[in-house]
Amino acid sequence: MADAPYKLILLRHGESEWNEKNLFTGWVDVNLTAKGEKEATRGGELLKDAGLLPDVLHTSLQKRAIRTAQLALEAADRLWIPVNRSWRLNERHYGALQGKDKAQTLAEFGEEQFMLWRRSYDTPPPALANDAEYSQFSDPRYATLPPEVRPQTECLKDVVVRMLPYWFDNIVPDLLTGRTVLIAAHGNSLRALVKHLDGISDADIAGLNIPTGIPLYYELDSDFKPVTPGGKYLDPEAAAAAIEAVKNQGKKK
Ligand SMILES: O=C(O)[C@@H](CO)OP(=O)(O)O
Repeated sequence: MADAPYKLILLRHGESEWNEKNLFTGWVDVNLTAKGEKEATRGGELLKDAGLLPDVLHTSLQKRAIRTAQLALEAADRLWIPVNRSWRLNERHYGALQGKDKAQTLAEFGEEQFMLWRRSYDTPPPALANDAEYSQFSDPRYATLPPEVRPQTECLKDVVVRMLPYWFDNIVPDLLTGRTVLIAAHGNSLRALVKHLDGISDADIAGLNIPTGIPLYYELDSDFKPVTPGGKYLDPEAAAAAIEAVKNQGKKK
């Protein structure tokens, strides 16, 4: 067992095709845009410049996170490290909102309902039928999950509940060996983890947004609490601007 501080890097995937189109995405497996690929590569360069070289990668089953990790690790010359993938790191399932335009949804349902669905801790969007166009119910990558575990919608609380077992069982043990851990995941699965790490209240987590493609570095003490609350973005200026953009999604266009 290595001594604290433990080194953890969180990386949200680069811009996806549906981020660009301003559509609710969730479990729909969309690809990166050319801009998203560049963000991922730059994320890896930032890691290399900071001397933060990942020893192990944990990522979701979704290609925007998988490809972001790949591009970042290529830029940092760490393509060879071991990789673990889990549905528990997937984006929040967005239920019946998957595939819907954020601006149209805001216009149709009003700001209060829109923000409740987007950022409240415990109000999930309406469920998505298993035979709906954007359902992942029959996707072979989830075939080992019992049908009742495959979500039809999720609120952030649901994500915390399904993500934390993976954190405790698979990620903490890697940190304990002294390895620098990279988690390449999604806006809301990372919000769930940050909520846990920083002890953010159910109310305050609504105000936390995570930008695409900018590594967020945490040193964790022996109790796995952040040495610096909120961690440190490797490019704080770009992160501040991008956080504002995520916050205002739906309000433009
Ligand atoms: O659509 C989604 O799946 C997420 C992340 O892109 O969006 P939001 O930031 O609105 O929760």
